[in-house]
Amino acid sequence: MARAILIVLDSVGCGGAQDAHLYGDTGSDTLGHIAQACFEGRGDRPGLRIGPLALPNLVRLGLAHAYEASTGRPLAGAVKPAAPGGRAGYGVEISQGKDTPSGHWEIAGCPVPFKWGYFTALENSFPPDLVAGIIREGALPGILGNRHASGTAIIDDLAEEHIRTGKPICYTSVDSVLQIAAHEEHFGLERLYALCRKVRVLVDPLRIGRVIARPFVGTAETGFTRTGNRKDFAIPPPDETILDRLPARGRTVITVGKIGDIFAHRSTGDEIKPFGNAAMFDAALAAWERLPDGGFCFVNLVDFDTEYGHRRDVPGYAAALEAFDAMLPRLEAALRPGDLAVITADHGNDPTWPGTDHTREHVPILAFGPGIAPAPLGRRESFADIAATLGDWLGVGKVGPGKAW
Ligand SMILES: O=P(O)(O)O[C@H]1O[C@H](CO)[C@@H](O)[C@H]1O
Ligand SMILES: [Mn+2]
Ligand SMILES: [Mn+2]
Repeated sequence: MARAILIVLDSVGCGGAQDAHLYGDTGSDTLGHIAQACFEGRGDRPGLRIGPLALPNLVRLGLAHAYEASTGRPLAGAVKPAAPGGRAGYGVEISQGKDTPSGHWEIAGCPVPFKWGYFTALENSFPPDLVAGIIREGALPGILGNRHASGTAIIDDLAEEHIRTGKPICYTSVDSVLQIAAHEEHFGLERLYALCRKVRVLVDPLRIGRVIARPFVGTAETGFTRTGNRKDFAIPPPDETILDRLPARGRTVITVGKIGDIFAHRSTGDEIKPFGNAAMFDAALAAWERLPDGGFCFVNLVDFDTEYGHRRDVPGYAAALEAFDAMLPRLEAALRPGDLAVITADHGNDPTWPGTDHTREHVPILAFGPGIAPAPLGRRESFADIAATLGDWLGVGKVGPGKAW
């Protein structure tokens, strides 16, 4: 019986979104701008990587075809084969958001039918009654931050004051998020999670997608670093997803990385959450080996976004793409007849773009497996085409509003 694995390369958009102007993102192009920068020698970091972006396996499967279909331009430095090795195209997002839940829910067959709430003010971002509620519910001496910020920069600014005062660092971004950073030892990890659970309830009426715990460790002397104990407290998708359909039909689901958090742990099966792209890829392959017939493995690789996109780190992002590309043959070797692998992304996060936020873009879609005839996938009018295809492939019926290819 058929099996399927879906890997989301978090934030690896491929430009071209026609509604990018609604997000201030006209011309943003995560993959294209990284490739261009590398081609021009701006992606070099001695000791890490050097030269044009080298993604031989992704390009063999059709990444350069997908990119060209999305933007009308060649992918800088890529030697595009005459035909893609798999099915290759790009997806257009119909949800109104460029955040992780919107992208993943739509991929899973549930485009977001409502408008998220946002904290739009750059300073004093949270309404006074919400601030009062956070302080009351957490029995806190106050909060720090209360503004739009990059998570690493605001920790550098405020960690010492946080330790001194016991006030957690609360911040937001262009996404529908309220993030709370606190020191794992001085504030306490469980205490941070408990606070986030209470704040989750407070922001429900505001339609805020996620409250995110951002624990960190360190001292002023050593510097402060975020740990792998990040936890997202999300609202659940408002309708059925491919994840819901499968267990209802007796199928096994394994999710790797932050998929569990993104779907509020609904129908997310056996959740595996190691830290770092390489460890997550290894865990996904191990899960794949034991996944029974008819099963589904859903993977998110978050480093592209968190470590490099938001940090506007072109060489780091390029190196992460090259590392993923080098791991890919291990997945291809593990596919057997009847298996389908899909690689895609949830939004953009162009590391050459102003600011530190996501960018509204198309996403590449690559589908391959033994016996899957290579062909263009063209333009998919919604990411939901992926869920529709997976439902068909796994024999559980069509899921969501997308069109199967
Ligand atoms: O700068 P950091 O803390 O990584 O925050 C980023 O992470 C959030 C959730 O993905 C995004 O909304 C963005 O603000
Ligand atoms: Mn994301
Ligand atoms: Mn992000």
